[in-house]
Amino acid sequence: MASPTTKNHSHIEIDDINEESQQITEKDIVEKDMAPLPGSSIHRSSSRPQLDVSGAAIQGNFEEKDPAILLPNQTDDISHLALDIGGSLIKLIYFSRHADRQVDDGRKRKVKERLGVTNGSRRSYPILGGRLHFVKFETSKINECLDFIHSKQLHCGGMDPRCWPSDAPPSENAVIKATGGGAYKFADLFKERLGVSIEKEDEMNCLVSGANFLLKAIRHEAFTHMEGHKEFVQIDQNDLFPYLLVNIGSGVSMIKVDGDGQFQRVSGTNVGGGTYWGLGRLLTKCKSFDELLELSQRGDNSTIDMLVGDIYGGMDYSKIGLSASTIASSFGKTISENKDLEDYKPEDISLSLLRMISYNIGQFLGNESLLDGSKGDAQAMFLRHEGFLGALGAFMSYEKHGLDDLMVHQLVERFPMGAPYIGGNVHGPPLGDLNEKISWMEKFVRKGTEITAPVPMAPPATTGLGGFEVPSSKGVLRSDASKLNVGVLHLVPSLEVFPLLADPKTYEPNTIDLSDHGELEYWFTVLSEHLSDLVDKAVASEGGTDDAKRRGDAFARAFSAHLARLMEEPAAYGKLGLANLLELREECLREFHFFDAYRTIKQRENEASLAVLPDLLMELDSLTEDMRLLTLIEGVLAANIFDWGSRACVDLYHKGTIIEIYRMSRKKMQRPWRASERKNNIRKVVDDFDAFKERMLGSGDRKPQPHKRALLFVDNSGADIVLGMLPLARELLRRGTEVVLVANSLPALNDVTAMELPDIVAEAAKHCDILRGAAEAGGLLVDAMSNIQDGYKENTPSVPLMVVENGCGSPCIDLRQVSSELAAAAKDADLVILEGMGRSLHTNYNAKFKCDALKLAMVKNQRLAAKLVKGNIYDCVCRYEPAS
Ligand SMILES: CC(C)(COP(=O)(O)O)[C@@H](O)C(=O)NCCC(=O)O
Ligand SMILES: [Mn+2]
Repeated sequence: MASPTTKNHSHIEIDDINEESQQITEKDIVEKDMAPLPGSSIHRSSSRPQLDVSGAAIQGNFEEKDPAILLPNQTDDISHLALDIGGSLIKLIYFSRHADRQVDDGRKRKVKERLGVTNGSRRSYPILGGRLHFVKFETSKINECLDFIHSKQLHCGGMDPRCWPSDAPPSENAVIKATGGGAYKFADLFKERLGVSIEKEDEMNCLVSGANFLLKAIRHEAFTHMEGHKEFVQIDQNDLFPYLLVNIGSGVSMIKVDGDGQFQRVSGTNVGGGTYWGLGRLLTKCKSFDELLELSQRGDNSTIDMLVGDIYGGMDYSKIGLSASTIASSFGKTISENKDLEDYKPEDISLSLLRMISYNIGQFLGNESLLDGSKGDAQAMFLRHEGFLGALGAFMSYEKHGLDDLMVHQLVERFPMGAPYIGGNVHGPPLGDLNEKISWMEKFVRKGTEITAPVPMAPPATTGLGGFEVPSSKGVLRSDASKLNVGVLHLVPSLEVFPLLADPKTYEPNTIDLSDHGELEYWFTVLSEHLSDLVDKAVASEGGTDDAKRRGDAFARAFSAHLARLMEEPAAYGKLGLANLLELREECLREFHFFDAYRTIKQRENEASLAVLPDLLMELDSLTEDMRLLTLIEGVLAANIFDWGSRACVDLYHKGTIIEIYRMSRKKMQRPWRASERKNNIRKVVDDFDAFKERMLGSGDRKPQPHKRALLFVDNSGADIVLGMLPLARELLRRGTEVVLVANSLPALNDVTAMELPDIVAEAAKHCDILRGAAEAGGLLVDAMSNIQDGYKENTPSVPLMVVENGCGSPCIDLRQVSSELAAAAKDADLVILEGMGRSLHTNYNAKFKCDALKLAMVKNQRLAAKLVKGNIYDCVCRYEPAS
């Protein structure tokens, strides 16, 4: 593949004309789930949307969940809707203000004070935290589009979801930005139906600014086709220009883009999507573009096209590199046959026509880019959001939308239910709440792999649910499986790149390459097999009620649907890694309101482990320094066995109590760390303990400086944190190293969260002076501190133990997108310890850091053990790499 940084790459943008008509159902109801910001005082007017956050302040009690944000200088509303109204499709982009479920607890405040986390440089945060939604309608169904806008009150221009739906009609001056011919054609209709004026934006301007935004802000926006599959291209944002933007609409335009707002149309051809549709309609009597395209998939063009083999008696013309199957002349075969139009199959005609036109465009582009001076190294790339460039550009044309400032690491694309069905012809008004969403799914989505054939639904009038039509394409959900899904773009201005990554540009979080089909199939099977257990846990965590069962069922359907979709088209949601799959599962649980499926299990295991902690600490304290360090590391590895995401481990839990399993696991530990039943010796030992020990304890008379600050990326609850990581933290603290426990922001499997840690630490501190002193110094024992006399506080040890959240809710971690508090904590850190399979094996196994790094995990999966360490399940990894 040519270097992604090659100049003059061509981005091919396929406009509405040659797209399938796509689904419109807006199923992302999440903004309704989010607690609105109470009490912010925003004067609503409807002139040009602007957002003035100067003087923004938290109003009221800081302790309160979701405190109100006061914008004293905000006089205008931020608009959140833009349209591209083409001849065949309407693309709509809207922004939903999204109040994060922020909990500004004591821990957070202390951490912010201590680490100096401010929002100062992020002028838009948290105001602009929100979501961009991408929706499509057929232009012929413009009324559905208007209903959609109306039902979501998108035309009212308010940024405050509390006011949606609003009874207040938009004021006379309300405007919506729109591009495309329909912006002219339907201006009166918008005024009449919604009371808003359309402000027309230049189409080409919009295309270019939309493309520039996508290429700069979305990591894997562009992809190429390589031997039948899609390969995502990482574009260097500093080396983006110039590029050629090819817009295939009714006709084709080629635009040379030299920068933001700098472009010129360099060429074009009148043979484009309109030609295919027009000729196709005349020749096949097809009624829609979709139908024509669908026909082509069943066609055989050799009945119509004259092939090289037809001329050369079935032979290749190898001398000039033409194979027998090369088209010598499109439609050429029809001259010599004495047949009429009716004698040819419409599907064959459609395919011949499609090939004729697409090859022609390809050839034209090839010639043009050659002429343009790229000397043949131009690379054709496609964009995931291909159809939305115009609408995005229109959105960008609002002043102060804040998108210009966003960087790749501040955007997260998510695929709520409905995402697997982009491409289907499901129409209707937005789903109001979770209940409606589940009802919709019960009608449309069958369990498991059958999901590609949805069950037609009764007419809306009889369901009371409103406007869902039967998918039109004869029971097939998508006529083109290789089409890509467009998710909801979450704008999270608080995310940052982990500052200790040695080289963020080359960093790849995932260890296993899922583009290997065997791997993909294996992990899909693992996740599918795990599903019923997970649903049981999730339903139980919500009290096992009928409502919980129904949500559990819907979750299972939704997640199976995602898996089936990704199996069919692994690139459907962008570049796919195991971390994405595991995160998708957690997101899917949250979507169906399972916020912590393993809550009870976590509590039970924490209690059991805390009960034996004093004995463990005593045992550790009786050991020599050398032995203690070894025992501590072994303790971490052994306790990592408590993993409710691993099939093998869960089976184990039936065989004994938590403490029995922990003891058994510790007893089996022997260096080099491996499973005791292993016979042959070909395994790759990943045991860098000696190097780590030397760095910690030195050798001979050399006593090394202790690390200044260690970041401990902790993993599971129970024994893992209590009997593994906390004792290790205690050792570091004892040696004078500040310790920051880095835990998940949101629950994932049985992982411990940053919210849960202070209580666990407080319990552990009851048995240990070192932990107590450090926790007090780190502000973790807020209640305990308030009881302590001031004089005593001054004498407490200064080495603190802190807790920060990592910014994610997954068993893995992508270090390109972490919380601002973690990024702040990292600034003074010189040791990173990553623990657990998700964080140190599935992801980050090959990550290089600017500081010392220790990766500790038990391999709780046979295939991974074989692949990574040529070993067996329950082998352990201790990988130590000094600062690079
Ligand atoms: C989900 C996990 C990464 C969690 O492991 P952890 O990070 O807690 O050590 C791991 O349990 C896993 O990869 N499970 C799937 C494989 C299996 O069931 O064998
Ligand atoms: Mn875990």
